[in-house]
Amino acid sequence: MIFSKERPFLLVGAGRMGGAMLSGWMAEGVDPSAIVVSDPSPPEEVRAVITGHGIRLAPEPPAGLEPAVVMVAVKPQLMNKVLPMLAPVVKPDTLVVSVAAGTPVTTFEAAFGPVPVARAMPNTPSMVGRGITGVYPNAAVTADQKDTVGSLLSAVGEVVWLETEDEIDLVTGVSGSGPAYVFWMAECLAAAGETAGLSPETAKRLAIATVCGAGELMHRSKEDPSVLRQNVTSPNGTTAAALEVLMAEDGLKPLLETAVAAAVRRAKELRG
Ligand SMILES: NC(=O)C1=CN([C@@H]2O[C@H](COP(=O)(O)OP(=O)(O)OC[C@H]3O[C@@H](n4cnc5c(N)ncnc54)[C@H](OP(=O)(O)O)[C@@H]3O)[C@@H](O)[C@H]2O)C=CC1
Ligand SMILES: O=C(O)[C@@H]1CCC=N1
Repeated sequence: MIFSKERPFLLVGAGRMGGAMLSGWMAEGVDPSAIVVSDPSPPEEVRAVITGHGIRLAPEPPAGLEPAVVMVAVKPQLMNKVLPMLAPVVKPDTLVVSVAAGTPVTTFEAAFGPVPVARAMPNTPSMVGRGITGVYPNAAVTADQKDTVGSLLSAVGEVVWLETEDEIDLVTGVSGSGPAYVFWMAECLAAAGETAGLSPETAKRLAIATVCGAGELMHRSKEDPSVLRQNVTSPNGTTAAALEVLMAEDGLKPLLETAVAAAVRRAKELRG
């Protein structure tokens, strides 16, 4: 890792995403004394992680800090306010990592000069070591800095290096926002179970266990998802009856394509 107590890792914004990654790093044994968090009001559960590990917390980037890495994890709409506050602590060799949707590399270069910038798009399963992050580095990112970003992100899940910055918007639409689609699927499955006549508690329990179990099976199995699907589907059985609805021309596939396209469109709008 290129950061240390003397040249720390500064996390700016410890909300849902920053907090999820911080929890994941603490669980993976990253040195808390090499981390500084800048956030005026982190959520209670993240504050507990910060204080529990003795991580330095400040409402603003502390003056005089010379971070080796700055990770920006605030809402894209706050960049205009946050980047000028960060400018004094970003040194020419500070690696700037942004997890913000939309905000392009050029925005960081305009605020900080020709510094190394890596745009990353993680997701909240990072909190439990099962995230996936797409990363695009600009030309100024060194091999050592790339190694550090790779190690940090792979401590909380998988890492995919991207060839072009435009791909970040696509990653956002698929895996950055994707956990929400799966949670909604679990909510809908529970609601459908309830409509079918189960109690709300039983329907919810079945739906959550099914989504988790199917995810875990997909994670551990070497088979393609399509094979796992076929393994559930008896000819002319119950699954086939349901899949006829979900796999219809106007079924889940076009719906998800429309949903992902909407997320990608929004990511492009957030470029500002
Ligand atoms: N949530 C997700 O699943 C993912 C989010 N992202 C990206 O991560 C970024 C953060 O999103 P998310 O974590 O959901 O948002 P949150 O609002 O949960 O977190 C942002 C945090 O930044 C804090 N904050 C506000 N102003 C400042 C400031 N001046 N300096 C430091 N911190 C500040 C917020 O405090 P307060 O709440 O008081 O405003 C909050 O704690 C976004 O850019 C988003 O695009 C990327 C991938 C996935
Ligand atoms: O909803 C958002 O804008 C962020 C980016 C990806 C997930 N959450």
